[in-house]
Amino acid sequence: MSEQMYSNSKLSVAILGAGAWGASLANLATANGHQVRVWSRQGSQTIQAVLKDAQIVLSAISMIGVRDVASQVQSFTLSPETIFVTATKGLDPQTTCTPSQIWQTVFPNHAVVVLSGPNLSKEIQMELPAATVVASNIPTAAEIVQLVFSSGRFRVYTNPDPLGVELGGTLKNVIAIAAGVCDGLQLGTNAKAALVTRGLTEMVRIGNNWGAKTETFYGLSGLGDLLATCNSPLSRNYQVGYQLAGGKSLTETLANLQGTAEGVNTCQVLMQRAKQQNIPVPITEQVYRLLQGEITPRQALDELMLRDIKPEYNY
Ligand SMILES: NC(=O)C1=CN([C@@H]2O[C@H](COP(=O)(O)OP(=O)(O)OC[C@H]3O[C@@H](n4cnc5c(N)ncnc54)[C@H](O)[C@@H]3O)[C@@H](O)[C@H]2O)C=CC1
Ligand SMILES: O=C(CO)COP(=O)(O)O
Repeated sequence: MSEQMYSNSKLSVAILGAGAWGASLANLATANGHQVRVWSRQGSQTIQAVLKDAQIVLSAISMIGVRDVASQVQSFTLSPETIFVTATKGLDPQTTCTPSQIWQTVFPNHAVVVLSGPNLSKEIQMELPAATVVASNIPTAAEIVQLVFSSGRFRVYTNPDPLGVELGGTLKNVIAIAAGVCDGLQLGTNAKAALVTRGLTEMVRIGNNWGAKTETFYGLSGLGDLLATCNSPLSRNYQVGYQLAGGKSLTETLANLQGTAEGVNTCQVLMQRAKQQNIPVPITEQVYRLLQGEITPRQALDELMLRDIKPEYNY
């Protein structure tokens, strides 16, 4: 399959998940003239009907449903050329696998592309300009997906490091919870800058241990997404931290939240992996203890500020 073959053609795109993100991506592909069908568990169309003749299958399912939906898809016949795209930002609690690793395991002979970037869905629904990244080990697959979504209001870059792109979007959710706490406690701009910068260092450290490339974390899917989510009340993860800082319990906060805050689950999985691999994750650890109800937001702050003093980098 070549990019040229696809450049002018209108593709058949199946979108799995009709939440905030699935609906936004469906609108972008529809606006580019592609034939888009959307499946959700609450919808009227069957998954089989939505998958029929699909050239692209994009999953925007919350992490909790990815494994189950991937195995549902496996029971239908797809063309070997069908490209899978994953837009989920989370980690599997059982295996610590990323969503693309799950899709690739279930469909070992298909191209899998990760789509991730600073993409607050409410802004995209308002047709504000945004950029994102599509990453794959198979460059032509990423280029085809780039063509499907690119427009004057959605600029899509390709990238050859799917793991780094996926981890950027996933790990920043934990830091966004901490950023919400920081703003909720009114700790000021200096504190926020320190948190976000040290958060990025933590993301790079975890990513390197996982096998991702450092540079990827300084791009749109890493730093870009970190900045978007740590600075916007539109981010559900940020909102979780902000409300915890205001004294609400996690249960109360999640009950009133619109949509999924993946950082809550990601933080648990990340702590498990960090312990197994012996990776220092001070910010993630304080977010974890806060989410567990073991400490207050103020205690989390003190714990971070009073850690042993050390060099900024171990060159
Ligand atoms: N909303 C946003 O701004 C963005 C969200 N994302 C990511 O996209 C993913 C989805 O996010 P949203 O659309 O915002 O969440 P949402 O809560 O609005 O929608 C989640 C979708 O997943 C489906 N789902 C959940 N559990 C399921 C299960 N067990 N089986 C089948 N389907 C299931 C829901 O029915 C719904 O269609 C998350 O991983 C999120 O981090 C990524 C970029 C932007
Ligand atoms: O990933 C996102 C923006 O890029 C969405 O962030 P939230 O899931 O925190 O709303």
